[in-house]
Amino acid sequence: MANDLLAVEEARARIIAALTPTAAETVALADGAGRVLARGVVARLTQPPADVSAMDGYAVRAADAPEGAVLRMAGAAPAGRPFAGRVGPGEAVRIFTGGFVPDGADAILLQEDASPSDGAVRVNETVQAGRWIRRRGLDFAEGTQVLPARRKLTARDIGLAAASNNPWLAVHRRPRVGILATGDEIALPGDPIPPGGIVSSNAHALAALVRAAGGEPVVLPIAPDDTAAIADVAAGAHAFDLLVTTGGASVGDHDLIQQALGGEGFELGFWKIAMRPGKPLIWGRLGRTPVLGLPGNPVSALVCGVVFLIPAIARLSGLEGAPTPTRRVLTAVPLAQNDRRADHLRAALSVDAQGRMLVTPAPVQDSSMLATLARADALVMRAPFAPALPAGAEVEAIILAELGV
Ligand SMILES: Nc1nc2c(c(=O)[nH]1)N[C@H]1C(S)=C(S)[C@@H](COP(=O)(O)OP(=O)(O)OC[C@H]3O[C@@H](n4cnc5c(N)ncnc54)[C@H](O)[C@@H]3O)O[C@H]1N2
Ligand code: MOO
Repeated sequence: MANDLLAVEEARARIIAALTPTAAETVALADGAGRVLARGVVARLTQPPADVSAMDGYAVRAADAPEGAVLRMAGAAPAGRPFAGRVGPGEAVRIFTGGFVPDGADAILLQEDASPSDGAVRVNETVQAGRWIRRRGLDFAEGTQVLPARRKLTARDIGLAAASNNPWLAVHRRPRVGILATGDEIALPGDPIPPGGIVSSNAHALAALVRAAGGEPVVLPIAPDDTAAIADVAAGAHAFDLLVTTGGASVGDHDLIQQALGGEGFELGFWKIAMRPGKPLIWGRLGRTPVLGLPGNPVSALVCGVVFLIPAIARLSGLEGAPTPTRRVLTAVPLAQNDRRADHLRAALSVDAQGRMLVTPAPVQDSSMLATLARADALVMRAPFAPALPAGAEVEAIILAELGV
């Protein structure tokens, strides 16, 4: 069957292709977690800087240390205070974990395998050459790249950058995302609600999603359904790496986003996609600022946020902007045949007796129902025209908690 609406994957690919990562900025190491490297991190030292002991014990010459040998104590090499001399034949030097192995020694006699006595130490277990020595450069060598550009920094990466003596990191600036909610009928939570009005939830929810994805949200004043007012707010769009609008995306007389931005020189990329919820999605450009126009229905706005805005922020942050990851799970209930729009069913996750993950879509999937979305653990993906499936069949699902939304 024909599908005249743009496919979800094609829409995502077009959005990603139109975005370029933000410029680099320098941040202190402590602020680097979760940021994306704009330049690789190069080790500023060799680690370990010398051969070091991996254990507390005695630095010895293995040839002199068969079981039963008694070695003369020539000194000590605690971590941070290397032994200045040389371990001669028949000698041992007290050493602790991390201490530099003194010249002449080629192995460590483990403390547990030794009996120290007045100025000497007895070997209770034959020592193998090279045993318990961490070689210079075992971890990394000065001048080598330890972390590549375009890597999203984990706590482990921060540890490595610190260990390689890098106090500063070059990362992409957090993308600044302007969020513009429109509508005559909407009021901010806590404000008086006009007759026939509703409380705006989209800007708050999207701001939280932007932050979870690593962006910096800027919530703009709500614009009434009036082209001049929308144009006014949008005129400041050049301050953003991405402008996200919500509401006014569809075909109603008051669905004014395209009309209002048109006066400001908006260039449409595409409008309307084969997706439920989220059909009236708008993509385009206002001057140099990319614009993502999300539908007003709260669930549609957030599901489009998951499918398009998270990858867009990833791309702006310096990553690839790959599709939202999915997992293969089993449907706990039969699923009906799908129509021409890729569906994203709000569903609960559970685990069966065999440890398999099951999804149970909510019985009512209306795109106004935020409580259902908030309760859901997953979005079950149904491709356009997907056939009916029996309970127990495999399906793909986006796991919301894994995205931090
Ligand atoms: N004749 C047609 N009507 C509609 C179509 C269509 O194809 N033909 N598409 C429907 C679909 S699908 C969607 S999704 C909505 C999207 O409409 P808009 O983006 O134009 O959104 P609005 O009309 O402004 O609002 C829709 C709905 O969402 C509520 N809303 C709006 N802003 C907020 C906000 N900030 N916070 C919470 N809720 C908000 C608004 O009150 C409306 O109830 O259009 C269908 N119609
Ligand atoms: O796509 Mo609308 O988002 O079905 O409600």
